[in-house]
Amino acid sequence: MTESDSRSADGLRFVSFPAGYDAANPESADTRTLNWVDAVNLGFHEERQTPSDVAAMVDAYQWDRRILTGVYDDAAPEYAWDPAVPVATYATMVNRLNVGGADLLAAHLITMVTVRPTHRRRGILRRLITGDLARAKKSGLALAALTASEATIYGRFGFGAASSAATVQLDTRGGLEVSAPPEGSIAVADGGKLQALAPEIFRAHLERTFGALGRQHSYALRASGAWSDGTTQPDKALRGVIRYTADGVPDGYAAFKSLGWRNEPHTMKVTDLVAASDEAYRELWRYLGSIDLVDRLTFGAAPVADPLPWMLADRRRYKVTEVEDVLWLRILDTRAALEARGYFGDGTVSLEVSDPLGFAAGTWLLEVRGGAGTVRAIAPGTAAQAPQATVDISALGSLYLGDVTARTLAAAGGVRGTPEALAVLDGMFSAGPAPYCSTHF
Ligand SMILES: CC(=O)SCCNC(=O)CCNC(=O)[C@H](O)C(C)(C)COP(=O)(O)OP(=O)(O)OC[C@H]1O[C@@H](n2cnc3c(N)ncnc32)[C@H](O)[C@@H]1OP(=O)(O)O
Repeated sequence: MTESDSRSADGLRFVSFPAGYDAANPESADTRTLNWVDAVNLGFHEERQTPSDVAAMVDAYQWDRRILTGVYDDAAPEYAWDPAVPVATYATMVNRLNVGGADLLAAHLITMVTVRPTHRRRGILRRLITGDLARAKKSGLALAALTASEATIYGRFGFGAASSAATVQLDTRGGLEVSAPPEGSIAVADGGKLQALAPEIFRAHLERTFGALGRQHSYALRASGAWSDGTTQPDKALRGVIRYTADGVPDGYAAFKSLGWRNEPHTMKVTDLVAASDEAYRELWRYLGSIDLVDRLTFGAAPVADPLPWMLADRRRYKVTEVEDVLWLRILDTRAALEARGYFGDGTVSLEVSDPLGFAAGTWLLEVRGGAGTVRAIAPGTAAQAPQATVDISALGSLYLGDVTARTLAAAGGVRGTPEALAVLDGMFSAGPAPYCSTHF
């Protein structure tokens, strides 16, 4: 779907369209896109943007193949904001998730959800998301995903928190000692060239990292300093480095900026760090920890199971200051999602899935052999010989990448099952590497 327009019983118009340029002035976004972005900025308490700023976003949105939806209320009173500015916004795109299987799995991504305070709590989000999830399922997508502004909103629509990332802080006074010997080399990046290289390095990271999600176009622009965080203007403070293997192949990069001399202790904020090998990860941190006149490094997207403290001569220089959920998953097609996943242990389990929206409900027999799963729909009660568990759909979203164990979810009440079933589920889903997703959208 690229364009659609429908009116609901309460007179609201729901319109979906791709971001576009003004036909008469390609330096500017078209009015519909400008108004849509204006509404998003209102919803997230951001500053207004100029037409040329938004034009730069159009390019990125087209690259992402985003579909924007606006909800319009033509019944605006006199003196009110132009009714051409939507009272609610919603955007979607598709990107690929590493679920440990033979192929990356296409996921339906939902973002930029806002409803104007004057129009809240009358079911606009519910109408947007239930219709959208139904269309995504119909188009053959097995999973939907989002990153949530609040943890209380999306469980009711079947999403479960599926992976987390850490904000970390490193004391680098006197330099950071890394135990392993150095390998390969590091060079300061040319910003323009890093913009072209970053997606390639990220693709290699995505292929090897369980739980990683493909990135939208803006990541490379921000990694290179062409865009700053939150604007389409250059970030003059941003610096980058590239790591090369001993054969001279680039396999990692880091982007970072000083928070300035007035900031005590002198802090370098790492804004992005992508490694396509363990060696690249070590060498990028070795470099960052060696920069003179810096007393502290911070990074807001570190893996929770981070090798970094384990590679330091002094692990107490590493502190986790926050851990927060990143990816929320909503399974739309139980069989397709479970068959796409790669598993860490073999076994058989019968799963009864409840789903208030009906997309993924049923009773399924999951058999894993050699790490690959096959799923069969079965009538409830017919697989009594297999260990049995019952999950609600948001718990299945949380279980999917194994970030939380079935035993923990059982203790929390989201999964019910025999001890044997919980043990089989944990052997299959959670016995491997923890998922790591550094993509926010
Ligand atoms: C993926 C992303 O983009 S995350 C960003 C989400 N957006 C924001 O945080 C911006 C500020 N907030 C908003 O714009 C709005 O409050 C929204 C989008 C969160 C909700 O929009 P609304 O149209 O008011 O939601 P709607 O009326 O459809 O409510 C649906 C259900 O969610 C509940 N709900 C809505 N917002 C919240 C919330 N912030 N916290 C808890 N529950 C909520 C409602 O009570 C309702 O529950 P029910 O149907 O079980 O009775």
